[in-house]
Amino acid sequence: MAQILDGLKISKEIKTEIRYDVEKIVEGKRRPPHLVAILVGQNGASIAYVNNKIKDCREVGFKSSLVKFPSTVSEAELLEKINELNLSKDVDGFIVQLPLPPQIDQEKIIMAIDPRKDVDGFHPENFGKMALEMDTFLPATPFGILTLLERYQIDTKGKHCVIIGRSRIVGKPMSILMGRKDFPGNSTVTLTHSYTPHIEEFTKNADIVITALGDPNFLKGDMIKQGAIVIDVGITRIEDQSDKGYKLVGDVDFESCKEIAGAITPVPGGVGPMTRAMLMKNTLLAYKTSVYND
Ligand SMILES: Nc1nc2c(c(=O)[nH]1)N[C@@H](CN(C=O)c1ccc(C(=O)N[C@@H](CCC(=O)O)C(=O)O)cc1)CN2
Repeated sequence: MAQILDGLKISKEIKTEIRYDVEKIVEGKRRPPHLVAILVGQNGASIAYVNNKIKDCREVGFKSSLVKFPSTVSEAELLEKINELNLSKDVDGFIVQLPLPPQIDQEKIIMAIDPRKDVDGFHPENFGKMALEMDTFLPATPFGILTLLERYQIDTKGKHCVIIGRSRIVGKPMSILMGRKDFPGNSTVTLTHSYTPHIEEFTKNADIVITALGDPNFLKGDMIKQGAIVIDVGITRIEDQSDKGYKLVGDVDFESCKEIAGAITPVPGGVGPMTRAMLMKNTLLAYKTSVYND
């Protein structure tokens, strides 16, 4: 039976550490860090994620603001708001919740964010710094996975890590970070995607499997090797008869994989809460490195 990598528990520990830091800042008569979240449209999952980020800010003692736009917002309106936030001395970091509606060019929006306030770590300047192992904001989900591996002291050096999915916010940065020279890292990385034939031939040989494809229960127990570390990034809402009206299902078939894996993340309560905790960490870093806070 696999060890459960409890992201919810570790995320609470991290938020307590951040809260402690913020208390020291405020005791020193300085303003707390300020995170702004931009939410476009009415996507149920995005609304829930953003509300949880605002709740996290409250928990760690940050100031937070939520800016809402209808799904019909124009690119120009969004760019105007981003420009305003870039210039605001009162804002340390901000995020634009993804996905965005089709009339908005996501790349244009990300490019418009001042890299010093890009606490999602999505701007190409920050992505490049990450790849070159320079100090910068790491994208929250990969950063959360690294932190989880670190806190559970999982050895990644020289291991074969297979990543499924090459998205700009998870798979691609994760593949770079796992191969970097720091800990956790130093893995040999295979990045698989929708055109990879016979993915199970890769996953069966992997010491670490990271799934980020959004295909419920895709990874079965017979696709992994004994003792593998299994990290599930996928979160799909599946409608059911519960009060909420849906349940959350990961990319990993937890029941069959837990019998074979050495360690495994649950959904919910695994990578998701770690993503949110890392956003708080990045915001604190933005505050500490801000030119307006010396
Ligand atoms: N601007 C961004 N947009 C998106 C990001 C991101 O990092 N920045 N990542 C994902 C969504 N995401 C963060 O925004 C995210 C997903 C899931 C969770 C989470 O806490 N999941 C919980 C379950 C929550 C629920 O009840 O639905 C869990 O897994 O336990 C946090 C953040 C896409 N967009």
